[in-house]
Amino acid sequence: MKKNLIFIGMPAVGKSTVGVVVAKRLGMRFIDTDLLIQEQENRLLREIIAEEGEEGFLEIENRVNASVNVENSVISPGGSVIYCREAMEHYKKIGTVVYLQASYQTIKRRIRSPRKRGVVLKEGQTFRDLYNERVPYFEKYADITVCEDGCRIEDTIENVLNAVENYQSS
Ligand SMILES: Nc1ncnc2c1ncn2[C@@H]1O[C@H](COP(=O)(O)OP(=O)(O)O)[C@@H](O)[C@H]1O
Ligand SMILES: O=C(O)C1=C[C@@H](OP(=O)(O)O)[C@@H](O)[C@H](O)C1
Ligand SMILES: [Mg+2]
Repeated sequence: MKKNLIFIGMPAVGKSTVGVVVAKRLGMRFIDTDLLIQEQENRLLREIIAEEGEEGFLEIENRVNASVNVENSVISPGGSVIYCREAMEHYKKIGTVVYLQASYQTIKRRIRSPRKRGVVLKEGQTFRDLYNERVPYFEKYADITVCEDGCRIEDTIENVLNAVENYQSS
């Protein structure tokens, strides 16, 4: 039985799009926990954030991610999951955490308007502040880091597959 793989990283780094292809290549299941949150709450993510605020959203995100009980699965949570302590401790127990890393410039180019995309930003916080705040969390939780600057999505997928194979055989 293969251990789960859990993707972490900034929004738009590719956790969902890379995750599903990696799952297919490795014969694993794929779970995007943003979709689980929407199903369980019967609301869209942006509605939850608007109605519950940043703290309320993180509580829901923590609860849903901490109760994912699966094997042989690739799991792609939302970018803010790294603030959810219980969820991250759970993920460290049930799988290998892969940090998809990209520079601020790469991410900013992909996300023109972070607020419209539903990124969890505090009052007055810039996207640059958010990037700097999150990097230490990503680094703390990562078992594997894959850098995607200058890569096409196909390269990122190959780099992830190679990094996972090396990690698991070491
Ligand atoms: N090298 C790359 N690696 C991953 N995604 C890329 C890359 N280049 C462009 N993209 C695009 O970036 C977007 C990532 O979106 P998504 O998978 O929803 O990210 P996340 O789930 O991390 O928020 C997709 O539209 C994808 O096609
Ligand atoms: O990083 C964030 O603050 C968020 C990222 C989103 O997921 P993706 O990372 O898959 O875009 C989603 O969970 C929510 O809108 C908040
Ligand atoms: Mg996603």
